[in-house]
Amino acid sequence: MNKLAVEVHGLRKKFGEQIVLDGIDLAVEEGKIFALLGPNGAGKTTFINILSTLITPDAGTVRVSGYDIVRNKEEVKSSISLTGQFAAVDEMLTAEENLRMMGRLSGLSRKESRLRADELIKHFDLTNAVRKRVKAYSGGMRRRLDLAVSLVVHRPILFLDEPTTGLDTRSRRTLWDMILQFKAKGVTVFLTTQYLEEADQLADTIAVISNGQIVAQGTPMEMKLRVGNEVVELRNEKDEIIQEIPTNGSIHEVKQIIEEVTSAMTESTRISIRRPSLDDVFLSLTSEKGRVS
Ligand SMILES: Nc1ncnc2c1ncn2[C@@H]1O[C@H](COP(=O)(O)OP(=O)(O)OP(=O)(O)O)[C@@H](O)[C@H]1O
Repeated sequence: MNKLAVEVHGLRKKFGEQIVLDGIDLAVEEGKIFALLGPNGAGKTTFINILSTLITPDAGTVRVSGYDIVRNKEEVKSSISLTGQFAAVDEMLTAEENLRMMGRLSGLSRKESRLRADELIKHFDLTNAVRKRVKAYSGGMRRRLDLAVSLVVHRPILFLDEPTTGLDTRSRRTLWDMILQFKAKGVTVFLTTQYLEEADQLADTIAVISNGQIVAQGTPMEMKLRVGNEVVELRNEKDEIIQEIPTNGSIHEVKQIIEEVTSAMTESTRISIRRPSLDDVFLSLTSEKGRVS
């Protein structure tokens, strides 16, 4: 196993009487993409705010890049980049000015800041807006700039809180590509999302959080297998399911199933093989009675 970028034991956090994180344990290996998946209000932002030292936990230990988030705050902060749901940019400046300023504040030279700003403006499709003040931006442009600002400096760990919420499909794909490029450079990415497809496309490991607890954890494939194997579906001419037969999905087994059922079927019977989707997993894990937050 690689070194751990994030290590969490027994993490708890309450706001007043409300228990938001209720004993979380998890580990993220260096260089991997980890997705924390959960419905609204499940505690994802609270979790990421604790990992990035913005909030102090009530109990448990959390190490980021090997540093304790309570005792070694400064070391943690210099190991991470954070994109929150509402990142801070100066509304009176243009995208270019914001990006260059962030570069200078983070210790890049004037030239490096300019080059980095140009690169991010291109990547995030902000070229047309480059000389407009941020206060005149649309929601989507603003969101892309927020992300670009948090990516000015390369750090070993990147925290992204719902990075693609509010983005159109094209910007979302651009961001996914960038996240994969970060991974290729050895960066660890810890993201939260409500989008199953996003977790499925990007993550090496997914953890589902519900009611303040991690209710399942594994690779996207392991998560799908939790809800069972593939299913052979037989439908009649009205597209109604007439039979569902579980299978391991191998050609051999599917052929055997077809041979067994063929004689009982009519000319109009249709066959399809369905994989369990992450939607099936998510719903089965978060809709258990009393667990939905
Ligand atoms: N500072 C705070 N004071 C009181 N309650 C809070 C505070 N921050 C979060 N909460 C509550 O904690 C719960 C979890 O919130 P959190 O923002 O962590 O969830 P989330 O999974 O990120 O949801 P979303 O996807 O809606 O952002 C919510 O019920 C929220 O109202």
